[in-house]
Amino acid sequence: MFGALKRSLRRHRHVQLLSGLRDTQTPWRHHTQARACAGTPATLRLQDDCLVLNYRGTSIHLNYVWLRDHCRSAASYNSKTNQRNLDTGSIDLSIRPDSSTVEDGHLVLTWPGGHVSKYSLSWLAENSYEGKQQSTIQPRILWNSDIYQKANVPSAQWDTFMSCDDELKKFLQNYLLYGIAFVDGVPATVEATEAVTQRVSLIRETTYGRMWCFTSDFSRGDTAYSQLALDRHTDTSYFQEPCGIQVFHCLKHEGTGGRTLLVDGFYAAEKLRQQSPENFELLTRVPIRHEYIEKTDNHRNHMNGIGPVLNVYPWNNEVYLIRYNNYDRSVINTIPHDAVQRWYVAHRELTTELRRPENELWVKLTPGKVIFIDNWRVMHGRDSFTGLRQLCGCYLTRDDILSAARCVGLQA
Ligand SMILES: C[N+](C)(C)CCCC[C@H](N)C(=O)O
Ligand SMILES: O=C(O)CCC(=O)C(=O)O
Ligand SMILES: [Fe+2]
Repeated sequence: MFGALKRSLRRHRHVQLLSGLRDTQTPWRHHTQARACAGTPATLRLQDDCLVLNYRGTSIHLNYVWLRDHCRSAASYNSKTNQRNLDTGSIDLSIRPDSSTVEDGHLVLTWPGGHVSKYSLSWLAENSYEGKQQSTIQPRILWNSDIYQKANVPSAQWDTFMSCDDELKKFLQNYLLYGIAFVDGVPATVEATEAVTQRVSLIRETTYGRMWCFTSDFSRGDTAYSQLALDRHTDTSYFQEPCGIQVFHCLKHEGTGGRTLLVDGFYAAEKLRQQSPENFELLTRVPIRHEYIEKTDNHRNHMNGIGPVLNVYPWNNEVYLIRYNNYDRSVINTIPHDAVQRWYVAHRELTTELRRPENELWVKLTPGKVIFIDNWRVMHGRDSFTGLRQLCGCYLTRDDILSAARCVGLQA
């Protein structure tokens, strides 16, 4: 498992930076001052446009306005609430410190007017662009069916999960690494399913309700409420912010079929990035619309979400969200015809990766087994089925599960 984690981290370290962000540093200008302080490992150099701190083998370039803006003195920053007091709008954009030194592992700057700012060197190293630019925001293990099965990821157990923080932490770690996680032994009721979800995050109420229960009765204008097979997809792609997590619990199935299909979208996206960087890039730039239109006696909805299929962080190109739902994808009228052709080619290549049988993980959900799916990453689908099949579940907010993970010391 850790070999795979290392490989996945290495992959991200090689991720290309966007070219526009790259060349903001000019080589040494005239007027540089060397200020090495005896006994400290750090040296400073004041350039016209920034202060250069050489610390532990790295040249850290710090913009002067940024330095003033990130002053951690009590007047500038409230360390109880972790909020900025300083009005950034009041900083002179051509501000320069009157003096600068390194003392006791701190950079000390005195600004015109006399205000003193002190930054620990390790804080600067950790929070600077050079320190952060290529690091992975969220470490993960990309998987196909074989990788996931060989990893033998354990399910959490209902009793321990509800009472023991360590079990919760292990569950969250697995969820973050793989984008799916299971709790077993849950009573087959909506109430227990609700309780298990509230252990990790807040329920996101949508047009489908808070906790929902569904079966093949066409009570809503959507194929999910039928017995038909559903190809791999992400849900609520028609929201401006698609739901972060999908929870399913099969309370009853008296019939055949109805297995659940899971595919790691990030794995497929990385394959695409390796094979055709230009197609990958296109899918990160072309905005696509998804739509949910429902007009029944009881429900009227018209949702619209616009965004690219692959969403990447602009500073390190890490994929963080996939919108992929061919059922709910709406008319493409956001791009000219020649780009449309190229988009279809790129979309086909991603589809080919998503459809490789070796990337498909099939599981039969049974009463007691609750699955959490990262709806920004892992696609789900199902076999067609016969008989009475009843699922319950809910959507959860992404910010809150990530927050829960950070609060127990995980990187998320
Ligand atoms: C899960 N639940 C049955 C409540 C809703 C299903 C929503 C289905 C929709 N086509 C989508 O992909 O978003
Ligand atoms: O019936 C299922 O297993 C899943 C259906 C589905 O895709 C959904 O409800 O979002
Ligand atoms: Fe779905």
